[in-house]
Amino acid sequence: MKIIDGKALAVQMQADLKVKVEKLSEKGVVPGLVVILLGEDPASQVYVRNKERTAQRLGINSKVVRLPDQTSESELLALIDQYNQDEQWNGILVQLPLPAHISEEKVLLAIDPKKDVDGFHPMNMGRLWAGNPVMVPSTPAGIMAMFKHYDVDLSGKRAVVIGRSNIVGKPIAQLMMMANATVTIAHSRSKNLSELTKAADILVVAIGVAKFVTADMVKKGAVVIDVGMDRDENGKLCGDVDFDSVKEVASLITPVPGGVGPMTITMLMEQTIRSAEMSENNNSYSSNK
Ligand SMILES: Nc1nc(=O)c2c([nH]1)NC[C@@H]1CN(c3ccc(C(=O)N[C@@H](CCC(=O)O)C(=O)O)cc3)C=[N+]21
Repeated sequence: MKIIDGKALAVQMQADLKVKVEKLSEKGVVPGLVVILLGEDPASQVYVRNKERTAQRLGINSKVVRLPDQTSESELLALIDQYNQDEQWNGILVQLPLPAHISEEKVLLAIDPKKDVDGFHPMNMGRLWAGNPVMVPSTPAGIMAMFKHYDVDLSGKRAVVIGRSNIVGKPIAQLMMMANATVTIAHSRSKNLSELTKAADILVVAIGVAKFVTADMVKKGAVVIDVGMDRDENGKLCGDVDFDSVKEVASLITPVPGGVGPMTITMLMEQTIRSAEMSENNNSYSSNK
């Protein structure tokens, strides 16, 4: 068993990104990321602070707009429109989840697809599924970067994703399919889940249930990617995978923390830089593949 060190890979990739930002800044193009956060959810506060700190370290202009939980949908939409128009900000991210009175769909549709560094706009989701991705959600992008760095060849392999969210499950399935894996998406209604997961050469888990995947569900030698950010019975941060037991079965496994999370932030920075590059090239908005 080998542990995938997402933190170390993130640090390494961020060093390259910092150089990129310096070069762009010399040309007068300073990437700018605005993060909009509604409410006081403590986990969201941590993630947003991490994003802000990383952006600043790389020389990316960054701004966090903190708004009360009760902010109306129309106020939020007006704010997004304001940043759509403002050339100083080439990346706009609205932290999810949103309060229940706000339509996530309306908000994601309102963000200019060119500035949609999360890749959650239907235009960017559609382009991903069409096989011509432009903006790719950062968690799946980070997982693909891990596969590349650790020489995980997906071609012809059986990949199983547990979780069908728009932000992780669906896009990682498509990215692995584009890398020629045979992909199965399992979810809370799947029957005989263990039967599916035991056949997986690659297992990606993104469900938000602490230590859900146990060693008996995993094939010997599988690569296991844990997207969970959960709390265990003692309130300690853990993932969707029971790391201590599954690590004895897997050939490669990501820890929580220090696995997928730092890569997510890194890929968000990369997308922000790419979106700044596109804005420099006459607003070209085209596939990166
Ligand atoms: N519009 C939007 N875009 C997102 O990308 C987005 C979002 N909304 N909502 C919430 C999820 C979650 N997410 C994380 C990012 C980094 C860590 C991260 O850095 N984790 C650290 C530990 C952090 C800690 O100590 O709690 C680690 O795994 O090592 C975790 C989770 C981004 N998300």
